[in-house]
Amino acid sequence: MILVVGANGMLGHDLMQELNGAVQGVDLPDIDITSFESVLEVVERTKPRIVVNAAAYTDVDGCESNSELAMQVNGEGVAFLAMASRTVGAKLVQVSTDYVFDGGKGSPYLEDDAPGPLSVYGESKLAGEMNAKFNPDHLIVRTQWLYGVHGKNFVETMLRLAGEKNELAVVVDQIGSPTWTVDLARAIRELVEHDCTGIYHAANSGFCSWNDFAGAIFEESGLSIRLNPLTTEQLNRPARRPLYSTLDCSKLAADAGFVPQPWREALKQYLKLRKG
Ligand SMILES: NC(=O)C1=CN([C@@H]2O[C@H](COP(=O)(O)OP(=O)(O)OC[C@H]3O[C@@H](n4cnc5c(N)ncnc54)[C@H](OP(=O)(O)O)[C@@H]3O)[C@@H](O)[C@H]2O)C=CC1
Ligand SMILES: Cc1cn([C@H]2C[C@H](O)[C@@H](COP(=O)(O)OP(=O)(O)O[C@H]3O[C@@H](C)C(=O)[C@@H](O)[C@H]3O)O2)c(=O)[nH]c1=O
Repeated sequence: MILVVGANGMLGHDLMQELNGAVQGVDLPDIDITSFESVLEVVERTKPRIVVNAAAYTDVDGCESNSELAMQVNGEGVAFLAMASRTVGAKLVQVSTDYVFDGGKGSPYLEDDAPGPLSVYGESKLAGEMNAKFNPDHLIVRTQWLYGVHGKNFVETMLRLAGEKNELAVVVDQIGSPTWTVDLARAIRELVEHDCTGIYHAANSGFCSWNDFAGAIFEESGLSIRLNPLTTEQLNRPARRPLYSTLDCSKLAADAGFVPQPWREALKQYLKLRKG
């Protein structure tokens, strides 16, 4: 049995659909990963073969003012999951982020590039990666710019704002790969089925700026809205974000035979699906 922790979240929902075989989901309040007692109780009772952790504190700006909670959920919580999964002989799959990098490399990041988080969120997720290693049988999957039908995300924000405003300003100087949670869930399924361990990058292929992504969302939805350029400096959000954080996913292709589709194709499928 595969236990998905954080099953009510955006990725968690799609993992429940996409993973093969027996899958069980758990989330707050039935598990609180900041409590070792809670984690151990659930893991010992359910005795999974694999634990996939999709639970996290994902409010990037919120993490800046709640750094203790960020470290508890994204850092310490993973240590508890690693220890508990190890106790029952299960593998731990931990989901991580491009925000562990500083964005200064200028070409796609490889799995063994040096991390250098710029934000509390990034630091806490890096702590989570390190803590996952308390279980020697671990798989860390770094991804980025997620959107999916079961959570708050940039696509939904843009569609909502398009209904409220005539023009929008979106950053042009942050580059990455928008990734559909369904494609990520499929990548995780393949990695698990190929018994991969260690760190892997998984994101839809190609890259763009958030501004390009917003433009594509409006174009594919047939919406006309004036889209203005903005720099990260002008935006002035509480958390610093990497300027270039595209992930090189060739290890995923080589070891699990999975090549995620281009981001724009994924976006089209998502928009079609959400319309019902
Ligand atoms: N969203 C993105 O763009 C990206 C996300 N990631 C990573 O992917 C993973 C999934 O992200 P996403 O689906 O967006 O996350 P969501 O925020 O949609 O879901 C996270 C889930 O974890 C639950 N949770 C929070 N705290 C705890 C806790 N203490 N114990 C148990 N469950 C808890 C949340 O419950 P509740 O809602 O009740 O708080 C929620 O159901 C995370 O590891 C994230 O860091 C990586 C790159 C990009
Ligand atoms: C709503 C809005 C956002 N932006 C900018 C802010 C930010 O730089 C970028 C995206 O905004 P968001 O708040 O959706 O993005 P953000 O929360 O930074 O997204 C990140 O989430 C975490 C969980 C991750 O792990 C990352 O991979 C990444 O997906 O767009 C604008 O420029 N204009 C706008 O109107």
